[in-house]
Amino acid sequence: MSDSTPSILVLISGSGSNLQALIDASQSPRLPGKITHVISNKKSAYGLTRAANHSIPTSYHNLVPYKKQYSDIAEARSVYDADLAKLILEQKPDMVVCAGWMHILSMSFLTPLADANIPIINLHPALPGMFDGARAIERAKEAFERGEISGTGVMVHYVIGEVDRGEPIVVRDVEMKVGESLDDLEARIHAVEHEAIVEGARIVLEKLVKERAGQQ
Ligand SMILES: Nc1nc2c(c(=O)[nH]1)N[C@@H](CN(C=O)c1ccc(C(=O)N[C@@H](CCC(=O)O)C(=O)O)cc1)CN2
Ligand SMILES: NCC(=O)N[C@@H]1O[C@H](COP(=O)([O-])[O-])[C@@H](O)[C@H]1O
Repeated sequence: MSDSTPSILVLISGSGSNLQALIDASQSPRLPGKITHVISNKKSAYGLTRAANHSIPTSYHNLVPYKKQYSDIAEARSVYDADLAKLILEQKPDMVVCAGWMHILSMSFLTPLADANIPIINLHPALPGMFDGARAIERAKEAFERGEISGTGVMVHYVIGEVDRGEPIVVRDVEMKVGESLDDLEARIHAVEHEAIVEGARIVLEKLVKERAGQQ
């Protein structure tokens, strides 16, 4: 950790509204950390523009070249993940936040970061144990319309090998409304996400600071 402010590396794949929430919070007492690097696996991710607008260094790490080099997709992903870990370890962040990062990370990534004691957290637009994976909001709406659930939520959790099954750090319930459009539900969920991701990052940073103070 830097002498003064903990460093946060953010992984994105899209618009970056959650990244923006982290950037804004980092410029206030709400988040005692600095966003020091943003990595996207999609070149067109608007989150890269958001980072550049705040002079935050960015990298683009794409899977396609690996798929061309390795015929076996599992091997391509493993090498991709290992190279992503090397890229991040060069930056030596204090933590990594997956903010709309739409790539499942293998142990080729998770193990090197765990060995370096760098926690990884993820924002997921569902409650623990519900709708793991992609398209969680749509799937929750469909389940609500089938009468299978009465509400949904948002969580921030530690990232482990099993997708979206890491220990929850922040859990927020979101009411579901009969007849509400997907766009309106997504808008309400995004608003909750933007608060939850900042709270989750803050909790982890404060834990890190306490642990490292105790080691001194
Ligand atoms: N090992 C882990 N990796 C990731 C986790 C995790 O908990 N453990 N969280 C995800 C984020 N996420 C949900 O919160 C998620 C994102 C994407 C997918 C997925 O199916 N990805 C596909 C590609 C989809 C696409 O390109 O649109 C894939 O990786 O093949 C599932 C869950 C981040 N990673
Ligand atoms: N499984 C992960 C997942 O679905 N993440 C979702 O991606 C979006 C990213 O938006 P953003 O790029 O504007 O932050 C968010 O809605 C987030 O819940």
